[in-house]
Amino acid sequence: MTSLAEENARLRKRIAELEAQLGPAPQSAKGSFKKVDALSKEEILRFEQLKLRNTTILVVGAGGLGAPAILYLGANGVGRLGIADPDTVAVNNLHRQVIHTEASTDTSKAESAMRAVHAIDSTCEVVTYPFALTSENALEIIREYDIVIDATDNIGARYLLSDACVLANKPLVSGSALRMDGQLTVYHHNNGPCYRCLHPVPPPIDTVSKCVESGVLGVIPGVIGTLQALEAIKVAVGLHNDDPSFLIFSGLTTPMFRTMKLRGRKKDCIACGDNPSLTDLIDYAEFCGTADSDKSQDLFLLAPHERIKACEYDAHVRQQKPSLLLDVRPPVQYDICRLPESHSVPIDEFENKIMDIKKSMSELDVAGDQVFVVCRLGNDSQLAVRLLEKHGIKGARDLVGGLYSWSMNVDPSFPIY
Ligand SMILES: Nc1ncnc2c1ncn2[C@@H]1O[C@H](COP(=O)(O)OP(=O)(O)OP(=O)(O)O)[C@@H](O)[C@H]1O
Ligand SMILES: [Zn+2]
Repeated sequence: MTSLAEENARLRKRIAELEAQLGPAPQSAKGSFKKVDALSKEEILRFEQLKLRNTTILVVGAGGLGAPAILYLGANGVGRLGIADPDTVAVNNLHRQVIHTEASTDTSKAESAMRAVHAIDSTCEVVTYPFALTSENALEIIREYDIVIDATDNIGARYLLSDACVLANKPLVSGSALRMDGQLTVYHHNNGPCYRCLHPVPPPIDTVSKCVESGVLGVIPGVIGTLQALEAIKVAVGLHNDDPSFLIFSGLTTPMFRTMKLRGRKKDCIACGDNPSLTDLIDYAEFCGTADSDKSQDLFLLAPHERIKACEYDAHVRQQKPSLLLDVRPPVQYDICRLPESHSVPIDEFENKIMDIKKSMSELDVAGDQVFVVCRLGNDSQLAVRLLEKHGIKGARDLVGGLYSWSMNVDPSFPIY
């Protein structure tokens, strides 16, 4: 017979073995709860991801700014991503609209952007709008989203999206990029201003610079578009609580970023003020004095008879008729590629060079109607024809569609950029 002490010892050993098999005893839920002052990093990540997953974001424009914004938002698990763009992909878009590929040339930018997002995350819900947001459809579409990103390239769209976001009460993450510079602002958020608070009236049409004419280095919209995605994510997860500000980026200065504090919403703003008079969307092309996209924002200064098509100019030169061709692009572009026999007279210095132009005309023995002007796309060249006229050189014509049209219609080996 075992003694009581031996039996006790055997039972303790057995209990220890069984406890070891079970692992540590669960503590009561009540006892384990501890209040925390802050979430752990992992918890923050998880909760923020959850908030982002529950957020819907609309990106208007799938070009230079939209490309990185869409890629990052798609890759970061936003709940639903709307992509609006009426345009199709062109080869000369690819250097800055990095969401598109050669294979998507001539297809819808919105659809091409969706394919790129799905290549990263096939589960991301993407809704495409392969048409422009206009006064007719913008409110209805914007109401479906929590946050809107303005990645368009024209002043009419800026007012349209700002007004629509005020009316639908959505924050608007607005970006722009031109040449080596960019800007970024979050409008209509945390009692901050709307676009109209800062710009009650649009700038005169001839001061509105466009990417196509002024050019933009591909990386610049890349920087701003990426920051737009960041700002949208911060708004989505509740980390965008700073005072309203305006970020200015310049690729050429040190430091590259500067921030200006903005005043809050203007009490007398017609859109977001205390007594708004703007209660519906308006005709923005008329309001801004522009067409609603920079493709159709050609200045159309000249009548058709004051212009010449690329193929007509080609025929003129082939007949060896006397002519003087002025190329008004910046010298850096002229150095890269130019038409034979062209003379570089950059538009910025054009009026200072009138005497030189007159001298060349007399040397070559050409009359006013044998002077031709070319630029990249046919906007600055129209301006130059007007300046020639102002200085007494009548009958000059510019090449419709510029060197782009030359490449498309006359000489496919001429580089498009
Ligand atoms: N109202 C609008 N709704 C939706 N998309 C718009 C609207 N206005 C402009 N966009 C789009 O915004 C994008 C802006 O892209 P970006 O600034 O890179 O210029 P782009 O027009 O593609 O350049 P390029 O004229 O050289 O082809 C364009 O794809 C344009 O179609
Ligand atoms: Zn306002």
